[in-house]
Amino acid sequence: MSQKEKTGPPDPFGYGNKKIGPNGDVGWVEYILLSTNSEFNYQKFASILGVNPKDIRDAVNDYVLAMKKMACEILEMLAEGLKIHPKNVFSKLLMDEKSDSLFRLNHYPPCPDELQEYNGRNLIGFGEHTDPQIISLLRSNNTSGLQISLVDGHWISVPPDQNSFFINVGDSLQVMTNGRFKSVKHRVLANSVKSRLSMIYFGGPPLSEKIAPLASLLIKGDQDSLYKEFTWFEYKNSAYKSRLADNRLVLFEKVV
Ligand SMILES: C=C1C[C@]23C[C@@]1(O)CC[C@H]2[C@@]12CC[C@H](O)[C@@](C)(C(=O)O1)[C@H]2[C@@H]3C(=O)O
Ligand SMILES: O=C(O)CCC(=O)C(=O)O
Ligand SMILES: [Fe+2]
Repeated sequence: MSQKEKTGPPDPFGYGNKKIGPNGDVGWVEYILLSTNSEFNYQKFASILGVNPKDIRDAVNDYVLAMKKMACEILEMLAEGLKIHPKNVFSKLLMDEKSDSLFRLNHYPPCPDELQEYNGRNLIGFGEHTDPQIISLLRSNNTSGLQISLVDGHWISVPPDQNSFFINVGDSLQVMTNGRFKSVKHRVLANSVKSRLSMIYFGGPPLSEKIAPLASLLIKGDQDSLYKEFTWFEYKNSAYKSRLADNRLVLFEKVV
């Protein structure tokens, strides 16, 4: 067992190899998942963070701070676009010191041709899913693999660009905007030649935050609300009982 694997399995934080989440999902990926919370105990993961864990922690904190700032700017533009006042309705959830946000580093090693052939089709690096939080900001190296699903079920490849960010709406933003913004299904296919590296900031609300469509976006009071109210804690608990590809929002849809 490698030094990295000795620290595992992730709980959900820490180092993970091939196993994604607690319910049997697998992918051609190794990763580190960390909480961005200031109370998060980095010491526990010291052995996977290289020779100087403090340097890594400081670098992650700097990166996360910059991502949070950009995420807040984007969320404020989205609120303005929907004519929501005040425009910080979404961004204040990320600014909250109890914001439940994450940082993830994914490494997709090149996948041997024999394995791709054995599998008969492209091996999955990270299976299809939507992100549960409010917003995700992803940056990768110049290796392809990321795809998004269109409503008709077709998969479209996202051109890799190390100088661009790929922004994903999360399930919680879909609920708060009563479906105006959609959390798009995405996945990663393994690449047979090059390693793909990606890092993602997942901006989430505090655990106690009530998630529901914003009243100002409802035309007929509560009647056209598509979702029941839930706390982020409840949604997260439910997400961790689900498989990656499950539609996690169905349980929270209003039945008409
Ligand atoms: C299979 C799972 C992994 C995941 C938790 C879950 O039970 C369902 C949601 C998954 C996901 C997808 C987006 C993010 O990468 C992630 C960290 C998240 O918040 O939800 C992962 C979870 C994980 O890997 O722990
Ligand atoms: O690694 C990628 O490019 C995407 C990974 C992803 O969607 C996730 O970690 O939630
Ligand atoms: Fe994702």
